[in-house]
Amino acid sequence: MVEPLLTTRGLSRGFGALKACDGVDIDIRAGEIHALIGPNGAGKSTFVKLVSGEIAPDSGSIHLLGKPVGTLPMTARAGMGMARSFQVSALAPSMTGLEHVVLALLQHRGGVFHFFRPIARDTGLKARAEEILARVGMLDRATIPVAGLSHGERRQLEIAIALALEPRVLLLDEPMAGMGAEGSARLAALLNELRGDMGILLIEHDMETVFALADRISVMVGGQIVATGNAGEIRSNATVQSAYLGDAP
Ligand SMILES: Nc1ncnc2c1ncn2[C@@H]1O[C@H](COP(=O)(O)OP(=O)(O)OP(=O)(O)O)[C@@H](O)[C@H]1O
Repeated sequence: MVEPLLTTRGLSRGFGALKACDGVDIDIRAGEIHALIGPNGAGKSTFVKLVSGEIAPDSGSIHLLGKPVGTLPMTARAGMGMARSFQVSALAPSMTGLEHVVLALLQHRGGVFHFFRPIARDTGLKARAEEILARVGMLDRATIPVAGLSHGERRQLEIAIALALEPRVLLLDEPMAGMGAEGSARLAALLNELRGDMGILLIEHDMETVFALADRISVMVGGQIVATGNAGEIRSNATVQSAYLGDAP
């Protein structure tokens, strides 16, 4: 069997007496969208924070492309092939989308700034940044400062920045939150296309989107994974039905 891109085993983290993440085993395989669903407070965001390195686990392991990530910081994990859209949500209002993506490319390539040559005139970098912006449907908005972009466009830009890191594993914590129907549909189409190049962990509350997009779904309740399977298996799982799903599609 092909080794998963990302593996967690027994991943745990408490806050005081609360076990927010309690022995979580999840695999993200190449080419899959793996959705993580569960009620509010189930521990989904805590799991993403543990995997991305924003917070440290109390116990358990994380392997990325077969290598233990241990206590490596977020930047080192990014260098190993992990990107998280949420980690870059601090967009600079006065900078354009193009500038953000160029900077992310420079960061990824370990580039240095040439003070005597504006980076936007580096044609190779600019062309690559435009290619990425086109992929997320933002090329025609590339030169508008972030302050002038809609919420949905900012989320698209965050994904473009994540893609500049050429991730093998992409972690998306509620990427569709606050987006209108059109923006959500566009983003769903993008994720559908991206899965061919990477493994995607998707936290999403909209069950219609999850069941339409995900190859596999893990259900988290009270910090624990209570079921993992494809859409049909999750829909018909009795534990999931009673613990969370109710009569969702
Ligand atoms: N820094 C923290 N300090 C204390 N408790 C925390 C902290 N972060 C999360 N928690 C608690 O851990 C539990 C899991 O929270 P988490 O945000 O991971 O859930 P979630 O599944 O992402 O929820 P939601 O769907 O509402 O975003 C919650 O009870 C939350 O209050």
